[in-house]
Amino acid sequence: MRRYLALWAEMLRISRRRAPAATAAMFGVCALTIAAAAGIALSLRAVIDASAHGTLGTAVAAACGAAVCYGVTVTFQQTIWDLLPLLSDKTNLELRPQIQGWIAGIEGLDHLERTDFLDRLEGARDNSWQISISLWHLVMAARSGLQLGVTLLILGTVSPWLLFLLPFAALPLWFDHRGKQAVVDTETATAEVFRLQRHLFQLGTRADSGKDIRVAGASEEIARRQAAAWDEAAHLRYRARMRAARWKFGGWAVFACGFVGALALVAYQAAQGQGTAGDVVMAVTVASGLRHTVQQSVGRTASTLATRTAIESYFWLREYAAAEMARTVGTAPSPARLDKGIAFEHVSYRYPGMDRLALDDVSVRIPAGTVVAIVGEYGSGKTTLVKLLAKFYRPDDGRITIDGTDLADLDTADWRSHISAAFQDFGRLKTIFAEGVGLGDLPHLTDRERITRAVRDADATSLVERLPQGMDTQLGRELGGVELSEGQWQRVALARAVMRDGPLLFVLDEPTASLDAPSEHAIFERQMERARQLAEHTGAITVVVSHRFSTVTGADLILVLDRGRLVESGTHGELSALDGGRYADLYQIQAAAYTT
Ligand SMILES: Nc1ncnc2c1ncn2[C@@H]1O[C@H](COP(=O)(O)OP(=O)(O)OP(=O)(O)O)[C@@H](O)[C@H]1O
Repeated sequence: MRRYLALWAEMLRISRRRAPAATAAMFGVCALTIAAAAGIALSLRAVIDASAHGTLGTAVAAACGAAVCYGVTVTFQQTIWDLLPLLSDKTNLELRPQIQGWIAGIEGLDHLERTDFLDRLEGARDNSWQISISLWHLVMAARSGLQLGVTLLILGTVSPWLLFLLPFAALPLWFDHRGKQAVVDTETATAEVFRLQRHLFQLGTRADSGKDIRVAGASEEIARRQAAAWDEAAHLRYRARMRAARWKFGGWAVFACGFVGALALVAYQAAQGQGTAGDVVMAVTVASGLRHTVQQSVGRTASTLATRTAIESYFWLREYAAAEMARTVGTAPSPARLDKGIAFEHVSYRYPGMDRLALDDVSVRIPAGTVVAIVGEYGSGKTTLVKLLAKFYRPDDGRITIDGTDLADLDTADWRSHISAAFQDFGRLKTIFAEGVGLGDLPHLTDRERITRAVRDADATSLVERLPQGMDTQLGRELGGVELSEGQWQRVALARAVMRDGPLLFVLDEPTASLDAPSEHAIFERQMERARQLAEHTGAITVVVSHRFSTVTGADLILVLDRGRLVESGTHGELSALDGGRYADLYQIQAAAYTT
């Protein structure tokens, strides 16, 4: 509970800092509407009693008071709902960057890839608005609670028996709940049929799937099935809603009985001289709103509790990020150039929750200035090896050294600033083209000369020439820009990857998977040239991951992975000569496929 209170207090501080007037207005309006609701009832009683006693002045003054209170209630009730999203947006302005900072600040990738973490991560990331609005749900719950207290107090002054109206006001909520639950249960039970009809609807109405359906002449059959599924789901849902309406009606009937009883009691008291006509009017006014007030109190409390999952995810992420950052021990600077190279010493790694090792006891020395190719079948561990080099994961066993220093001891941000990398699952940055490339080297974000060179190195010059505003073209159709093909996006990612000058490690993890064979060949030629220049300049190591063996024959060292184990290593000539070797076999298979 203390964590929750601390979080709400922090959100209140943010709100007061970012929107002091609106925050004060929110609390002021809440207090004012509670007082105004009580004011209406008390003023009405005064009007009736003063009229009965013939004190006209008091009656007029009380009537004016009632009118003012009513005006305040009507006006400011709406203000509360206008302020609510505004204030929660203001809090979110700090909360969202905080969450984003934690997610981005964690060195590894576990939090983004482990399924048991993902739910909580998404809970915090995608529902930050729920966290920021929870404070205001709490304030609303407190306001409704206070309002309920004032209502009961007023009723109690007329007669303590009137307090028995509370259960009559609360019971219908349970009736309501039963009805709503019936609707939710039916929606859950029919969710599959409902999804099916939606899927069939999209299948029959969208351009991408519509073409082959039309050619097959199956449109009518799809429409018939969609209508049947829709009928089935809609019929059951209609029946559930009717049931809910009956429960609701039953609830109102219970409240009506209590209300009639309460009125009869107050009227009886007045007739006996134990109360005034004003008491009767006041009791009617307050009691008629009681059910709504109880509903508000319960509803707001439920809304506050409903944000619990998002808040728990937020706490989890905060603690996880803090623990991960505390675990980050590497502080050593990266070398300015590589002399000895990179060594894997009995490196093993298993993804959390997986049975088998993704890398199994890998040992290899990669001399400085070499181009090393990693080959192997799907899932053999190629990308994992590269990810370990980028410090996305830490080896479970063994170690990786960079010029003799354990990679774990290197400052991660500093080491990454010495890497250039193009990954197979590249980012599509929907921004101005030049920026999408320049972001590969932040200090040179606007350096057009450098960007032009990177574009040329990624063989993307003709792509830029075809863009309506060249380098200044906005990318991404949903942002009013130009949409690129998969291969074109990959060229942008590659250009981004070659922005950095003088990296120590240059990673090309299937950087041409979306390109045609001639483009791939041209890009590899260019990148190999770049790799040689980097090798001379900083002793950089270039790591190429590829499925197409023909692209890696020129590498200085080829590593062959099989189910996480390093099974062969050597040059193309050495490995091809190995009779019955894995590389030789796979190379032969691929070569045969291209020549037949
Ligand atoms: N995030 C992850 N969580 C769990 N297991 C993973 C994850 N990423 C990869 N793996 C598993 O680890 C093994 C090695 O995967 P990796 O991506 O390194 O192979 P790869 O050789 O690069 O494959 P591909 O050629 O398909 O890119 C595979 O069995 C894969 O299923």
